Amino acid sequence: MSLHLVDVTLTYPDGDGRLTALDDMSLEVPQGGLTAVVGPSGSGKSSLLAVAATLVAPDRGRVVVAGTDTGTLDRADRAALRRERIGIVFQQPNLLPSLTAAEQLRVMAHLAGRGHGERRAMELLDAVGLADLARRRPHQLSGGQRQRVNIARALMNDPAVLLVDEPTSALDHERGAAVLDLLAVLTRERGTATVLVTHDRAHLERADRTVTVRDGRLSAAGSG
Ligand SMILES: Nc1ncnc2c1ncn2[C@@H]1O[C@H](COP(=O)(O)OP(=O)(O)OP(=O)(O)O)[C@@H](O)[C@H]1O
Repeated sequence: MSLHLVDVTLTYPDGDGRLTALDDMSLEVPQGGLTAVVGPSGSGKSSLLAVAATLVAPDRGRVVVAGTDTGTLDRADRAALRRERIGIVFQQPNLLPSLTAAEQLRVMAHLAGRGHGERRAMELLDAVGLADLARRRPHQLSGGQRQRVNIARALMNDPAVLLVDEPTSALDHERGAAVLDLLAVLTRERGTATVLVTHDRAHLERADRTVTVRDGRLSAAGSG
């Protein structure tokens, strides 16, 4: 089990009190499987991703990534775990404008102290169908291509956990579907425990499992 949330509660300050964003939530995300998370606006989906990414510490409960209870780590070790074991794909690719596609990926290897990563960057760009565009900069790529670079970048350090937030919100239906197909294939091939937050019900058929968040609780689970 690469990602395991155990009895996680997360609250935010809210006036004089606290707002409960995640309410005693537990979730196991198996390796090599795509778990889709759906739910109404404000139900806690982004909070779930933020906690799983170790960007926000829960008030209570445990977040276990690749066998490590992240609550036991100090700040530096948690940052290292995030860099090396967790891949994050946000809605907007946030690529660096001056770098080529290959360089966007190689920066990740560099940050993790893994050398130049030249071969791996090319292998991943090939896996996402962009081998021929490795030397292009973001403005020379389409929205769908930029999102593919984003996904390849998230996989650069061979993460155990892949966290994906609305990856197709900036794409038309066809390009969005292609990105989802790619995520499903990469999840299986690379054995990541993938969590996909989505508003688009059409994406659910590609998921191995769908869970619904309502008021910070998981209210349903089933097969995709
Ligand atoms: N930084 C914050 N400070 C205070 N309250 C927050 C913060 N972030 C989220 N919330 C609140 O926590 C609850 C859960 O929000 P969250 O963003 O996780 O929901 P969501 O399901 O991702 O929503 P959406 O689909 O609109 O992105 C909401 O009531 C939201 O207003």
